[in-house]
Amino acid sequence: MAYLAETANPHQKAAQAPIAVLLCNLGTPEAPTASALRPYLKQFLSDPRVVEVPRLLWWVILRLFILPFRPRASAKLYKQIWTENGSPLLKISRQQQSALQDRLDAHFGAGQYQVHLAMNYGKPSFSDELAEIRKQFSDQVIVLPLYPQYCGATTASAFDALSKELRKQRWVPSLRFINGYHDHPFYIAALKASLLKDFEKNGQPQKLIISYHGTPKSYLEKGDPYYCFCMKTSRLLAEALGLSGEQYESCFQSRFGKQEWLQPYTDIRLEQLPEEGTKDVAVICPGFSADCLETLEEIAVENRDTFLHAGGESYRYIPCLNQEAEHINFLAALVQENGFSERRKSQNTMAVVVA
Ligand SMILES: C=CC1=C(C)c2cc3[nH]c(cc4nc(cc5[nH]c(cc1n2)c(C)c5CCC(=O)O)C(CCC(=O)O)=C4C)c(C)c3C=C
Ligand SMILES: [Fe+2]
Ligand SMILES: [Fe+2]
Repeated sequence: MAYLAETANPHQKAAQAPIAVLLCNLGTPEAPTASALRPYLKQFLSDPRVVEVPRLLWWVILRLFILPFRPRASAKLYKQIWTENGSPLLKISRQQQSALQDRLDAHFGAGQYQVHLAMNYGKPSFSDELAEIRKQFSDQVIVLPLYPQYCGATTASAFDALSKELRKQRWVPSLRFINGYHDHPFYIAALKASLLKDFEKNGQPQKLIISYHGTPKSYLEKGDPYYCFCMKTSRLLAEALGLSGEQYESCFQSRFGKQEWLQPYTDIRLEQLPEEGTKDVAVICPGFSADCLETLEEIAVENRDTFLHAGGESYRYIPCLNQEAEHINFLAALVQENGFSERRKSQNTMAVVVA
């Protein structure tokens, strides 16, 4: 294998280079059309971390039963949430990148950190972003997948995409890989602040529904900690808000395929709740750091219809933390906690202030 060539004496330039912060998220299609959805879904659903079905069998299923149909159906959904600036997931991720850059510059001085963004599927790719990091001679990289609850299908996929690129490099940088933050006190505090803001404006709902993206149940049975991390986030959030067991429940959305996924299913619960006497709910999705198709369409539109048709009276969706100040402050604190500051010449030990 021919490793990527380095420019002359990169180590001399590295001493002055910024620490790279690489934010990672899932990725999104380039347009809300079937022709843009096809390569996106093909790349996404071919990832063995996402779909753990024997490769040959899955190759046939994907090509015969999924790729001929799903792109058109998904494109219809994406059309409903698409903005002038493209996909919400990419737009919000860019806003997070720039807000975090501002926050780190304000606290540590310009040039100390450079925030990058890479997506697992589609663009900006890990390949392009790692090329940019090399161009800036950063030999210290903090990788921050924006998935609060570790999951093999997401966090480990980001790790795979990163290592696939790094193994081409002659000079591999120092790395910190943040594999999750489901119980970080500042993350819980940011979620609490967002909920309290909503409760102050709209009143406390009869029940808070805490909905996470699902995975096949078999991943839990094979030892993936995602389910337990989701439950812990919910418990800590409920404790922080002083909610009793009857005032909240956790559930799992976005099923795909025929096998059993993590339960209870969000859509089924929303259909049952009015019959059980719960007619007023607020829904929050703390497993998503940025709003996307799964929150803006599935939760805010589809599941609202389900609940109201089943006899529910009041349904509101509370947006993700997105580029909220509390969220960005928390991410800055996470970067600092996992940082390389002890090796920097211009040490700045000032703590990032988290509201
Ligand atoms: C096929 C299996 C899937 C698993 C397992 C899975 C896990 C998983 N996904 C997210 C976050 C997101 N998923 C998004 C979209 C999406 N997810 C799947 C399938 C699986 N996800 C598909 C096929 C799609 C595409 C849309 C569709 O056709 O339904 C998104 C939104 C992307 C966007 O562009 O807005 C996110 C984010 C997590 C956190 C997770 C496991 C924990
Ligand atoms: Fe997904
Ligand atoms: Fe969905």
